[in-house]
Amino acid sequence: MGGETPELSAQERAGKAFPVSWDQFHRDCRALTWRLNEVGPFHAVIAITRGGLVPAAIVARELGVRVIDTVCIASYDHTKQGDLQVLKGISDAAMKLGGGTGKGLLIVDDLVDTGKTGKLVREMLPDAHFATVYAKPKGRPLVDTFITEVSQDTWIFFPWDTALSYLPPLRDGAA
Ligand SMILES: O=P(O)(O)OC[C@H]1O[C@H](OP(=O)(O)OP(=O)(O)O)[C@H](O)[C@@H]1O
Ligand SMILES: O=c1[nH]c(=O)c2nc[nH]c2[nH]1
Ligand SMILES: [Mg+2]
Repeated sequence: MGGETPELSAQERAGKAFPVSWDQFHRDCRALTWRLNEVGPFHAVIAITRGGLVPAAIVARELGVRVIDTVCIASYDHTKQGDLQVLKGISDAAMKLGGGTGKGLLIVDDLVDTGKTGKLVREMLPDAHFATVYAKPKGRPLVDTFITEVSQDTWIFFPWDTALSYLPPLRDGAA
């Protein structure tokens, strides 16, 4: 398609990279739990899949919560954000535990970026507590508790999306 400029992905627009190792992610999830421990107790954890599954497991383990539900939402196809699709809603059992409004429930996701995903889940559970490990400025007002803020033009690389690989030396042009 000669001459056309290809549309930049969200990752390309972001420009800066923030790679997170498993160790770092585990530490950040534990730090998040320290904060959440002051806010709870919670009847259940609601993980926003898929990115919320790993932090939800770590947070639930640390808080001693054994009821975990999912709300399954897809928006980014790799790095391009499309329309939000709710592939699975919150279960009736979890809804009941939260009295229909989410009171006493803890929603967990890996990050908020534009805040679109978080906004949708907040509408489903207006009284729930919403926690993410990382937050970008646009999504930050939606989150009750988070650990690290990164700039809007940063792309976070999670350990489950990456692998160790060779990096050429700086003087050979590595970023
Ligand atoms: O604040 P937003 O701009 O809505 O972006 C944040 C959401 O995007 C990512 O999920 P994604 O849709 O890529 O799906 P995944 O969790 O299955 O990777 C991330 O895990 C958040 O859920
Ligand atoms: O892996 C990811 N890193 C990000 O920074 C991001 N923002 C939205 N969705 C994302 N996924
Ligand atoms: Mg997600």
